[in-house]
Amino acid sequence: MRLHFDAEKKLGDFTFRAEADIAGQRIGIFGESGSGKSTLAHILSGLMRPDRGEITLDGECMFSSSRRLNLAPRHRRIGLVFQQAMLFPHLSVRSNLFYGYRRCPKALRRADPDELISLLRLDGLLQRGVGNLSGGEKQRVALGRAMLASPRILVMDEPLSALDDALRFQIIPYLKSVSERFQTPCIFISHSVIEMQLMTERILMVKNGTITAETTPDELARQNMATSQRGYVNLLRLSEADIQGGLYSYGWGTGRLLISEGRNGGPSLFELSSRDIILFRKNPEAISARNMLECRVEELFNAEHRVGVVLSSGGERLVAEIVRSAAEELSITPGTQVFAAIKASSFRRLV
Ligand SMILES: Nc1ncnc2c1ncn2[C@@H]1O[C@H](COP(=O)(O)OP(=O)(O)OP(=O)(O)O)[C@@H](O)[C@H]1O
Repeated sequence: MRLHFDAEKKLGDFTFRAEADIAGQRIGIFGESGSGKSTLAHILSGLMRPDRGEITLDGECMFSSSRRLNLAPRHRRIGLVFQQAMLFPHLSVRSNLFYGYRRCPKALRRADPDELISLLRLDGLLQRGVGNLSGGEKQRVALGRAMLASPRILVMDEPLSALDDALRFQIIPYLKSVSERFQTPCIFISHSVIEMQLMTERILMVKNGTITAETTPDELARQNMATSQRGYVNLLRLSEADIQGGLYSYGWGTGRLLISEGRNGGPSLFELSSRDIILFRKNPEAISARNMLECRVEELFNAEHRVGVVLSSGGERLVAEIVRSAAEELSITPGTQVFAAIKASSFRRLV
């Protein structure tokens, strides 16, 4: 998708005025509450008319104040998924799913309903009313309904914020696999850095009603390191654990990681804060932390008074965080070999 966006809208005391030219398959819109993210989504999808501007999606003009053009939402073919699933309460899951599909001209239909239903694991729910579905099931139906209307892009406005953590991280793979399988680019709106890391490849930063920068998920996580209690959040996808002395042992880099709350069987996603990694220049040998990883320092980066240390081992990567004086005392520079100590209990399993 290639999006050119230049729009202005006054809403009471709030003025939204933003300009961006961005390309990618999974674009994030990131900003704090009230910054204007939903305004951007509404303007893009045609639900809100800007006071002036130009919006072009893949070369097609959606809105132009100078040309007096304002394509109606149904002609823009932008699928929307919101924080609340907003399903039709009087219709079954099946009828909700097929609502947009039936209205979409046959030549434009892209998603195969059976495949989508199976991908979203909705097979067993089709005859149910939507009133008694769980929050996660509702969001899966909302996603299926949006996709079956064969949108050219999917805009997801905080689709996970009403869900608890466990559900949030279960739904993310669905969001990703559906947009990848049916080659539908998506715009993902959130104020969560971790969701940006998991869902997006390029990010527009929104602040006080304007787009202030374009960045990457990793750069956002780096900037966030100094201000967030969790520091830089490392995300590790690990699979096939062995049990060793009551701990789960996973292959990672050139060695193994021992983790308290692992899982047998399929892959798991873990988070590890940069603040839970202690660096040593020499192997301290007898310590209680269960993990002592020999790593190479690839890069250092500054985030206010903290220093991020990018570590590598056998093609894997972790970011540790130390204060500037520690980096100087330990003479940590790119190329240095270090030992990283991590407690088995510092890893948090997300899925
Ligand atoms: N119709 C309106 N009239 C007046 N002000 C409005 C209107 N709609 C939105 N606003 C204001 O515009 C600002 C941006 O709102 P918007 O919903 O785009 O923010 P957001 O970044 O999506 O926030 P959140 O993450 O909380 O959903 C807010 O200050 C909001 O109060």
